[in-house]
Amino acid sequence: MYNNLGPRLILASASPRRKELLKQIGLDFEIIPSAIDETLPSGTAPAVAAVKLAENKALDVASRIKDGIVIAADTVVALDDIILGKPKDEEEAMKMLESLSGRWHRVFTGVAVIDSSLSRKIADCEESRVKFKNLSSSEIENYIKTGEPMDKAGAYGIQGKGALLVEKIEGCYYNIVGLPIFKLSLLLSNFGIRIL
Ligand SMILES: Cc1cn([C@H]2C[C@H](O)[C@@H](COP(=O)(O)OP(=O)(O)OP(=O)(O)O)O2)c(=O)[nH]c1=O
Repeated sequence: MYNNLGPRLILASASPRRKELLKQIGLDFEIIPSAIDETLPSGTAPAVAAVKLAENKALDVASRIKDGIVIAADTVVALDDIILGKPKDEEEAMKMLESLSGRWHRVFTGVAVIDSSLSRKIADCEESRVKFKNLSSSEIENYIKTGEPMDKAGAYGIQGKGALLVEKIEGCYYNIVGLPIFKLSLLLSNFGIRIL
C-alpha cells in the first residue's frame, strides 16, 4: 500500500464503486461518507455541478477530521445540458433510459482533494462521452428489473448489465463508473502523493 508511512487518506464516499476503484490502484485509505445536501440551483452547468458537489463533499468531511487528505467525487450524466442525477423511482429511471436511447450523452465526474487544515484544495472535472444503442421498451423494462439503475446517475451502470446498453464510449471509462483514476492521480501528485 502506498501510504503506510504517508499521509492519512480519506475517501468521502458511500459509493462501493469508488471504494473499489481506489483499492484498484493500491491506496491505503479510510472511508468517511459525506452527508451534504446534493441539490444545486437549477440551470447549473453539468461540469460546474459535478465539481461543486465534489468540493462540498470533501469540505464536509475535511471539516470533521483532525488530520488527513480527503478525496471526494460526484458524477452527473448530461443529456445536452440537462442533468440526469439518480432516478427517484422506477418511473423516472424509465424516462431517463428512454431519453438516452440511441443518443450520445456526456458523463462528468468532479473530483476534489482537500487537506484537513483546508489550506490546500484542488478540484477538477473529467468528461467522457457515451453512445447508447436504440433501446426497446422491453429492454428498458428488463434492465429496470435488475435493480441496477436506482443508485446511479442517468439510471445505468456501465460496469454492470448496463454495459449491454452502451454501444461505444469516448474518454475515460473509470470516469463513467464514478472515479476518473488518471485525473485523480494528477490531483494527488499536487499533494506530493505519487502512486507509482
Ligand atoms: C453513469 C454511471 C454512474 N454510476 C454511479 C457512480 C456514482 O456512485 C453514482 C452517482 O452518484 P454520486 O452522487 O456521484 O455518488 P454516490 O451518491 O453514489 O456516492 P457519494 O456521494 O457518497 O460519493 O452513479 C455508476 O456506477 N456507473 C455508471 O455507469
